[in-house]
Amino acid sequence: MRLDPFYLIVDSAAWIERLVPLGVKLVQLRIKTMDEAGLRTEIRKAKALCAQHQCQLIVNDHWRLAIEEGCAFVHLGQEDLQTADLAWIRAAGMRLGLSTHDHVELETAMAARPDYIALGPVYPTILKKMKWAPQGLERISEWKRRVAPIPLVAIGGLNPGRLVDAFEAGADSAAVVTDITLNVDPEARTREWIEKTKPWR
Ligand SMILES: Cc1ncc(COP(=O)(O)OP(=O)(O)O)c(N)n1
Ligand SMILES: Cc1nc(C(=O)O)sc1CCOP(=O)(O)O
Ligand SMILES: [Mg+2]
Repeated sequence: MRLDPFYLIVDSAAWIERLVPLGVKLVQLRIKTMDEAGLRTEIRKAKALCAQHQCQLIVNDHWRLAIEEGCAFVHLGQEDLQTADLAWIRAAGMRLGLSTHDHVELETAMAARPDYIALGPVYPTILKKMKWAPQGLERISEWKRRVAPIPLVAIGGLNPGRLVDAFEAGADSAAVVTDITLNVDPEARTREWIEKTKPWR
């Protein structure tokens, strides 16, 4: 499976409506606090928007709702994995991306036979508090050697100036939140990401 090299992560369907039409081909809906009815509405809207723009939607965390809403791809972390029903997810025909932050997590993730592995935080991130130090570029190369041919997603503190290093180290896709959502001009920054990731598309 191939992933687009630009992997946008946002926390609402409104962001998807705003940025996906610019040419984003891979987006994660990552909503951390919302009631079930609200989540369902957001997933439904995100799915419709992504279908309209031929963009691959990945739903973070909420795998039951994603299945119920007919989505095709979920992203889970190691804590999510402890309660997720992988057999059910697979039986529903869904693809699965998994987070990893250290060797033990990588072993656990590989055993689940995911469709991609994410490694983070490559650089310091301001989005959430993390117990892992920044992984650095050499860790990307090591992960690539360990996971290939499964695609590797780099995440954490990425920006256009860091992309070449991340891809040359072995990342197949670069995931981003705040460099775009907190940018003074998210649309212009999205276009910049699309342009800068072109050589790896
Ligand atoms: C592409 C990608 N990589 C890592 C994560 C983090 O997932 P997780 O560890 O479950 O943490 P939360 O995002 O759920 O807070 C991700 N969402 N996407
Ligand atoms: C959601 C998330 N997961 C990470 C991990 O390492 O698993 S880092 C991260 C935050 C990414 O946001 P930004 O691009 O703003 O740094
Ligand atoms: Mg999670």
